[in-house]
Amino acid sequence: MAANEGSLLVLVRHGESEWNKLNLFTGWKNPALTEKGRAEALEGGKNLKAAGYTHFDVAFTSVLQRANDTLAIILKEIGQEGLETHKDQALNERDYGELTGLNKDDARKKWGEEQVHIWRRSYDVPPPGGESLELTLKRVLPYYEKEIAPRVEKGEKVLIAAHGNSLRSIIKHLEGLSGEEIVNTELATGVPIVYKLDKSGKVLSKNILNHESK
Ligand SMILES: O=C(O)[C@H](O)COP(=O)(O)O
Repeated sequence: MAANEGSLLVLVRHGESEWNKLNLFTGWKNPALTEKGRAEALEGGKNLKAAGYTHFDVAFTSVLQRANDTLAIILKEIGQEGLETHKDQALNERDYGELTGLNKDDARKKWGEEQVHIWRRSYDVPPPGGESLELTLKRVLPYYEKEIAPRVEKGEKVLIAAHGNSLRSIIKHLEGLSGEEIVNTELATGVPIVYKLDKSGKVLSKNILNHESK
């Protein structure tokens, strides 16, 4: 199938943020992209362009700056500034609760390596006062089903710029992965994941546009 045929769904995790750089749990806090993060987003846009994905019908993003700015940088690079864009907090990063703002190494010292790993990478154990991936999925998927899937199923080309855990929720759904499989899926910052789908939303192909795939 050529790059410009059929339903297309592209997912991209925001570039590095100031708090990613400082190794802080971020969640719903709103740090800006770093210079490196802006460069990663630009690289993502260039990779989309090189692969021929320069026309989208609609974009979706969270209400957090790092995802909004990643989207804006990509849209500028592919010549689609002004694209219809929907921002919704349903696509925000998972809420990290009491861990928010803490340094990830300091948290390991305080609660132990294993406990922090469970909070970060178990499917259904939420951090204190926050969301597990399962809880994140329960607020991401209703929005996906209501607002995004109908656009994909109409044969439109859809771009989503969001976060590690809101995107994991969508990937789990699309690929029918188990909780264990999805928590072991790491998403690189600023790297577009291109899905081609049939009219029923079934995945026909998946292509990760990293440097090597150019
Ligand atoms: O919110 C955060 O701190 C990150 O964006 C995701 O963190 P994680 O890799 O611990 O899930």
